[in-house]
Amino acid sequence: MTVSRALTIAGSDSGGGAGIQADLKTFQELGVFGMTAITAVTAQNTLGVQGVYPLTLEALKTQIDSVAEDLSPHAIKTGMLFNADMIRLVSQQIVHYGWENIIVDPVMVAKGGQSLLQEEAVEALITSLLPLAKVITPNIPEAEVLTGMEIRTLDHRKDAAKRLVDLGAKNVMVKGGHDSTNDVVTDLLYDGHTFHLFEGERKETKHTHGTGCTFAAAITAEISKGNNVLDAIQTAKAFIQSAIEDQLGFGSGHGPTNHWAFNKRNVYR
Ligand SMILES: Nc1ncnc2c1ncn2[C@@H]1O[C@H](COP(=O)(O)OP(=O)(O)O)[C@@H](O)[C@H]1O
Ligand SMILES: Cc1ncc(COP(=O)(O)O)c(N)n1
Repeated sequence: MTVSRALTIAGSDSGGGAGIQADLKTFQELGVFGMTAITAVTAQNTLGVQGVYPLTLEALKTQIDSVAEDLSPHAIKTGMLFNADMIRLVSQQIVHYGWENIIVDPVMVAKGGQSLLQEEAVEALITSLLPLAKVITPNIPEAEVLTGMEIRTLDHRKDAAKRLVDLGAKNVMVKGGHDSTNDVVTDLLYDGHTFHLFEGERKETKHTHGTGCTFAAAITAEISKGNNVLDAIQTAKAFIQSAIEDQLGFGSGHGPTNHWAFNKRNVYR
């Protein structure tokens, strides 16, 4: 039996709810062997980001090479990439190793509002990394930055998704967590031909630290197993819904989600 393996290229979150930590927990819960290449170490808790310490380009490149040359990941997720040089390096490595199952979570700001990507890096994200993405998973503010358009309605999101496909992404998932006008949260996928909606009940909670990371990591895990994009998102949506609903209640700010809730439900249902 082949064990599915996934690599996450992202930042470390000392608080354990987002970034590398969320990705590894999600991979593990979905039965996938997780590997990492760390871009930056952040000092973070539920109240905010107290420090960002980027690694050198050499440190990032060597981690990716070490994984690539011996462990052959079946899918790769990118999260916090911090600056343009790191984005270009990661893009070159993806091309060099011929990797195709690339899930890009275009992380820009933390839930508390602190920047996790330098402003001038957005151009590199659009030109170097986006065309390599099998799936890109912007939230509404990120889709606005990537397209330069204002997004107020579902139709706006559809236009944004089309523009991102025109820029080279194969599948665009514009998440709906930031649209609080409805008690249903709707995530929108555009595969270049058809729009697909994924709905879940909106939970009134401030404990949403790491939801984007966790959702994209679950998509990555499922794609690493050979599942198609639609099936992978279906499972990821159920995973994040459980993780948000089964609150842990840690910290006095934006707390983490519960990464084991999905399996707990499946076991005890
Ligand atoms: N309050 C909520 N209730 C239920 N699902 C949510 C809630 N907030 C976010 N989600 C889901 O979590 C995932 C991440 O969404 P979003 O908040 O848009 O992204 P990000 O964490 O990148 O800002 C999406 O699947 C979204 O539908
Ligand atoms: C290291 C790191 N990466 C990503 C996020 C974004 O988190 P979210 O998933 O809540 O947008 C974060 N807060 N920290």
